[in-house]
Amino acid sequence: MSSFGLVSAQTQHMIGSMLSNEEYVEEFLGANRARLAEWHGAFTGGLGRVGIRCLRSSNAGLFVLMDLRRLLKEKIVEAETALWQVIINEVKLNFSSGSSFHYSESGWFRVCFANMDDETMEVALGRIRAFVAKNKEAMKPARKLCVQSILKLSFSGRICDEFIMSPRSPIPQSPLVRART
Ligand SMILES: C[S@@+](CC[C@H](N)C(=O)[O-])C[C@H]1O[C@@H](n2cnc3c(N)ncnc32)[C@H](O)[C@@H]1O
Repeated sequence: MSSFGLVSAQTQHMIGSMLSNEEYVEEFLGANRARLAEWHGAFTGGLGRVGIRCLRSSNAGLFVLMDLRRLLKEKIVEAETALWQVIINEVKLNFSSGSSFHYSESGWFRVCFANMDDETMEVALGRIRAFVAKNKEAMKPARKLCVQSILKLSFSGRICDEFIMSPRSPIPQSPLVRART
């Protein structure tokens, strides 16, 4: 809510009242959890149908880590950044490249599925489908692809805050793109 400005006193008061109502909060959290699970299933299912897998070792959260390693020309950060630029400029989807979170392996992209409504998700999946169709050869299943074992996150305490609070993008500002067509 505070992305673009300070939250007004009236809004803070209203949210405060809502959060003081335990019955409401419990109901809200339950509904929210169920909707997140539903969106996660719909999004990862849609990706799965076009041969894109996501890291499966988490069981909660707002994001998935999408495996686009096969679309890299080389397994290096520069190739990941080049792919990220194609995705944002041509496919018009705002994913975050793994290198901006210090992932140790190139080719992983973080996608937020929590803030998409059904229509937006359909549009996003449609664009991904079209993109994959254009890159059919690269997306052919590899003989043996191990999605789970290779990714390793490592960061020191010093960069922990930066890692969590301020994902560093390869370009200074990611445009906020809302999928429409
Ligand atoms: C860091 S932003 C993601 C921005 C951008 N789309 C990205 O992928 O980098 C996280 C989004 O998740 C939404 N969000 C946070 N908690 C949520 C929750 N419990 N349920 C649904 N959406 C939530 C926020 O409103 C925000 O839009």
